[in-house]
Amino acid sequence: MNIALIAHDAKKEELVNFVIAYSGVFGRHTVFATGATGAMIVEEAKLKVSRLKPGPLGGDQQIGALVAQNEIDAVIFLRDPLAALAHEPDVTALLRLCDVQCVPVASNIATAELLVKSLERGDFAWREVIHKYKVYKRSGTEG
Ligand SMILES: O=C(CO)COP(=O)(O)O
Repeated sequence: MNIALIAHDAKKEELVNFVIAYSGVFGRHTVFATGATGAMIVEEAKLKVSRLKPGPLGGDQQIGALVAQNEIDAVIFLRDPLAALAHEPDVTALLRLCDVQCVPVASNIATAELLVKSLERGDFAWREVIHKYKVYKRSGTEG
């Protein structure tokens, strides 16, 4: 599965600790992250991460583009509910695209935990069907 991890500054430490706690699970998947979040995860959790641009410089939109192409299976986006952000429209756009594609999103640590536990249990098999369908369509074998 392809998992996107994003955290606003006030939530980065919380996300890194979460990733360390579940490193066994995250290590079995492909992790994408916005710039500064990804750098912290690489540095502190020692996890392999595909890093995109910093959120305020387009990283949220890059994750959004992957979501729009149905390339991302789950998003953990720990937002700071107490801060106003210049790039708030990018955040809103990303969450909207997750709803468009029906991609599970966790915006706080409690939901993130439920999401990771369900990932561990294999509850994301339905996303594999989507990936297989995309390969099938790309190969031009559809009727
Ligand atoms: O701003 C962000 C999400 O909106 C996060 O971006 P960074 O991971 O680059 O700090």
